[in-house]
Amino acid sequence: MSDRLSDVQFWNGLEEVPRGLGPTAVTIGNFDGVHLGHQQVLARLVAAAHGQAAADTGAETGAGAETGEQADDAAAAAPGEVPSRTQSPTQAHTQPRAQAVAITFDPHPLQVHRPEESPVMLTGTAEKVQRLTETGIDALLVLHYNLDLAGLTAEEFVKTYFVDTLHASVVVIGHDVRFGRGNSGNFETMVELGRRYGFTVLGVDDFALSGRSVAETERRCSSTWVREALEAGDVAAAAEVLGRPHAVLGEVVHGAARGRGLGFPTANLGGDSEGMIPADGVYAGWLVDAAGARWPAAISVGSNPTFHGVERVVESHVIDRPTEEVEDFDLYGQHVRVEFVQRLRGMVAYEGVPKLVEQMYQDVEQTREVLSRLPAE
Ligand SMILES: Cc1cc2nc3c(=O)[nH]c(=O)nc-3n(C[C@H](O)[C@H](O)[C@H](O)COP(=O)(O)O)c2cc1C
Ligand SMILES: Nc1ncnc2c1ncn2[C@@H]1O[C@H](COP(=O)(O)OP(=O)(O)O)[C@@H](O)[C@H]1O
Repeated sequence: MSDRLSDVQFWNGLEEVPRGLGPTAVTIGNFDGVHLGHQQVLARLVAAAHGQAAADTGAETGAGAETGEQADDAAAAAPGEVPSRTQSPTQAHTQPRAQAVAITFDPHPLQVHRPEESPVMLTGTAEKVQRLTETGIDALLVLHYNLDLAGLTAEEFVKTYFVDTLHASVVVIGHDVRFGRGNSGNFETMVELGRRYGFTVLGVDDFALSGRSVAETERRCSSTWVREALEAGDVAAAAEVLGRPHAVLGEVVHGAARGRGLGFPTANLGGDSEGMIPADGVYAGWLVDAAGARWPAAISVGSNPTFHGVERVVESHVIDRPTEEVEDFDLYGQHVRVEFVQRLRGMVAYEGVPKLVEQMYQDVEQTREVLSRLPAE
């Protein structure tokens, strides 16, 4: 877990929210992937809560001036009003500081309502929690999503969670928000409930990769976009929308012990790994070991068709390590993170091992090149 996590309060269910909480700014979402669009919303939440321009929050989203304006407005607007965009930003600084609280669901509502239609989650819950806590929020409330929760009317939901428990003074949401039984609540419902219960609603526009509101020619940052990119193996596009390389996390398990014989030992992830697995193919990326060391890696995703394998495996060959002795670099049993930077090629069923090995040398060379072109961290 990140250093930030220690500063962020983590509430697993309503029961864990401390009684007598001061005012809060609240946002709600599934936040699958915690992509740049999510990060912008969370930056606005933090800015609204702390009464300052988003650009000053220290959040890592690079939020622009427009974000700051809207967020200032939210902090300055009277309860129950949708804030205008013309108020003086200085007004915001006179407002008391509220706590920035993000609410998210676990599991994803679709997994409860229509599991057969539910998409593969981009990240596991632990990764989502970690990413959310890195955005500058003060607290994260994870709600266990079940049919009881789904059965609350829009008003019951808002009153129970936002008003009675979190004492929300500001609610930050997208214009396409849906909440309450049968998705009956929408943005206007929230504004109306804000009037009734005394909180300001700050509507945030969809964001594009530019970090600005979506223009006609642009696509909004979305979990669907990341999912499509990964399905196509375009991990570079996924990384752009996520604002970081996409990762699959898991335990290193034993494979066929063939890799060492080829001169390319590979750390194989077990079948219960977390994070969406990109399309079959070969990728340049990183393996982060249990101690947090980042190793450059040539990554293979597929069923080893050259050897007529059937099981789909994510396996990473750490480059620039002496490969003769597997024991010199023992990753078995470690929980590692495999990060995908760029696709190199598709998976090929080679006729004969020498051809595969020749290609693997080229993959490693290309991986080295790709990673060396990345800006230094
Ligand atoms: C960079 C790289 C590229 C690979 N490309 C292919 C490929 O094109 N076709 C294939 O069948 N296997 C490919 N593999 C997977 C190897 O077949 C696999 O790593 C090897 O059989 C060892 O399996 P093991 O870890 O179970 O011992 C690739 C592996 C790496 C590291
Ligand atoms: N450069 C390396 N990259 C990846 N794993 C390595 C490397 N060097 C040694 N290892 C170790 O070797 C193991 C993989 O060896 P391999 O022969 O491919 O066996 P398996 O089929 O069990 O994956 C890894 O799990 C790790 O413990």
